[in-house]
Amino acid sequence: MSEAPEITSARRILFVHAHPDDETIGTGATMARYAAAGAHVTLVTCTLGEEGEIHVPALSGLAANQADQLGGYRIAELDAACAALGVRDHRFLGGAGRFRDSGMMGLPTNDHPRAFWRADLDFAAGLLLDVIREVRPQVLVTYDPNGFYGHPDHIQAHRVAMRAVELAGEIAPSKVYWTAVPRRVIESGMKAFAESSDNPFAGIDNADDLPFGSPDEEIAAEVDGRKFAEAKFAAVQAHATQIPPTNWLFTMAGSFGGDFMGMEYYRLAVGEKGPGNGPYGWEDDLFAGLDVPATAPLSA
Ligand SMILES: CC(=O)N[C@H]1[C@@H](O[C@@H]2[C@H](O)[C@H](O)[C@@H](O)[C@H](O)[C@H]2O)O[C@H](CO)[C@@H](O)[C@@H]1O
Ligand SMILES: [Zn+2]
Repeated sequence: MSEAPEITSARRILFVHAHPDDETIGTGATMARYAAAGAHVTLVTCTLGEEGEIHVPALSGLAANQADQLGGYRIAELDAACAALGVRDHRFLGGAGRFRDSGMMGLPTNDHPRAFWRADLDFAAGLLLDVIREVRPQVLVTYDPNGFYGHPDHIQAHRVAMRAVELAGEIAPSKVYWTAVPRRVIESGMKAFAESSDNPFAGIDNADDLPFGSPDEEIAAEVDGRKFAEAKFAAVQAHATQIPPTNWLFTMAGSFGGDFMGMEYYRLAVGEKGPGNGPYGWEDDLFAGLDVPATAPLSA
């Protein structure tokens, strides 16, 4: 992790994620696209991911119930993923190690004294507000109230981000988005893998049975990052302890390539939807409707 770079771009976008790997899985192509376009992309990750699984056998001793070093190792994985995405401004909320990965909902790890799930909301939101004051992003991206799939750290990241936006007042971002997947994207994946032995949707009969997925009409933006699908794939590979080659992400990437890895979707939680396309007027740019020139330097 290096010092945050000087802010010289007119366009500034802030991503708030729970663990190292979420930035890539949910928003990697979007981050790479805006970084390549010269926007200032800031990533805030709320925990180090200490309670994660370890899919690299040689590193199994780093597990939380053994050497408890996985969090430190995932800092390096995240650095490599950010490098692949072209993201230079990456921070941990309150500094590396401030909040600990809470583990899956209902586990005793939720009660760890530093578990992010237990963090005081206004205190944690105040730490994120410090970043908002410094960066002054026009756009913020985080999860929906369910944390996209119900993980306590994702739910808490949503709550902290939305509270920070509330506390920010006049310097709050003009637009706040929540990550999303259109249900029809899930359904097309289910159809494609129905006969596959590698079916990531095995045992799931209906897209509605998944803890995520939104009706098309609830989607506000479809960001086409297919030119950055390879960068996202490299960033996925950087998170090797979390995402093994057998993971559904690789299965989907192998079958759909950039059409899957490069297309990312968002719901608009705060602000006005800008000009869009298609039957639901989906934006293709998260800055749509904002008077912030795409490549103008900060001084403009
Ligand atoms: C994408 C994400 O949020 N990953 C989290 C999540 O990981 C899950 C966890 O290890 C669970 O035990 C597995 O069955 C599941 O497949 C994983 O996605 O939770 C971890 C612990 O909080 C977290 O470290 C990881 O980043
Ligand atoms: Zn996560």
